[in-house]
Amino acid sequence: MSTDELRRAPKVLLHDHLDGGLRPQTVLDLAAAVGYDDLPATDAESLGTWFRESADSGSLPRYLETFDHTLAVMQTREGLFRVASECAQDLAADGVVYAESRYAPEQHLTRGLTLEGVVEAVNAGLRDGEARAAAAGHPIRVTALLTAMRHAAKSTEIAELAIRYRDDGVSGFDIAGAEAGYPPTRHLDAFEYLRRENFHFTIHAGEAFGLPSIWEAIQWCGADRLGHGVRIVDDITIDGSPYADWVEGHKHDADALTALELDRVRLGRLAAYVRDKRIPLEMCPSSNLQTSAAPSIALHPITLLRRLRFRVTLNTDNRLMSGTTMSREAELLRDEAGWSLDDLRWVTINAMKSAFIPFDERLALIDDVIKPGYAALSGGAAGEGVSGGVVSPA
Ligand SMILES: O=c1[nH]cnc2c1ncn2[C@@H]1O[C@H](CO)[C@@H](O)[C@H]1O
Ligand SMILES: [Zn+2]
Repeated sequence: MSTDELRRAPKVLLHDHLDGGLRPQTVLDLAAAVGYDDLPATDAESLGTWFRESADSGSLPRYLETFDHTLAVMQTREGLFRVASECAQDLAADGVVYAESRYAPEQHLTRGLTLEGVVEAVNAGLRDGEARAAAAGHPIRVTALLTAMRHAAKSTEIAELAIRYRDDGVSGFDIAGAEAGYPPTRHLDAFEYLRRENFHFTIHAGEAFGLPSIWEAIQWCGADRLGHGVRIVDDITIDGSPYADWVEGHKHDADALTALELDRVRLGRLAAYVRDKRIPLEMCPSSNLQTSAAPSIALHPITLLRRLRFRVTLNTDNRLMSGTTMSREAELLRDEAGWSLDDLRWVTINAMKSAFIPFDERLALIDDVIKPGYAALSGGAAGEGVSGGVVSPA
């Protein structure tokens, strides 16, 4: 698959932080407009580099410190509107046809906005971005997920806010922030409330902390999807050894994962449950390298989990901090892990099936946009396994 095909291929993005996806120039413009003068650089190129390099810290808490600067310029209606509009436009230009954009309303209150004011500014910006993208020939639909910060105590309030806007642009709920020391069960009241309301939520789990976090997110909290979930490989063995040990021994073998015979792989009870129940994993390869949740693109668990047919999806997490796009993530997997257009099509359909909008709307996007889009790219034969990739044609 050529880089141009990757860009044109319809893509679906379930895990993208609104406050992690600003254009560097927009950070500069908005900082000037509100008089924020603590930015670490004065031109767009150096600022973009600063975000990428600072986020390369190897630890999630330090990675998260970079958000102080984006949050500082997202405290007004104008700032939120512009960031949301540009988010929709940038994703559409990259070939994304459906996206869920998440942010934590509680982090946007320092200049007098109310929680409702924040949600309405973002919604208006997303609608503006969708209209502009459609006019530019790249239709996209974007819904919002409201995030509560796991170290804070506002999750019930944010869950109620999400319910208030469930028919107005908000499709789900999430918790994010530092994982170690803040188990998802701290927010059980919020999750129980959302379940009583028949609403949808995902939980960042299994990124900086392992299996207990994933287990709690699913079995105690009832998460519909897992944000990252990469550490599910801690419950997978190869020839009887933990996945991590096997990876350690294959660090220099770029083809190790694609060549691995799957009958050497065993799933533990939790990994089997996640696969059996088709629990979607929102995987973000570049972000995971930056926080040390995965060793390399070649050995990122996404390729093994895709081969084992977990409900894997491909995502960007924070485009600014990782200097990435959906096409870029796909390109990395093509170059370093042997992915094909057929693999990209498969994760795209997985993501669309796992989205938080109603079933009939998901189906319409799959049948009317995604399948025809891939068929056009591969001369009508997409889906027949023609292009090989990490799962051999069946
Ligand atoms: O990969 C991640 N793991 C955990 N939390 C994250 C990640 N990326 C961003 N945020 C957190 O989510 C907030 C709302 O969007 C961001 O402000 C950031 O603190
Ligand atoms: Zn995230």
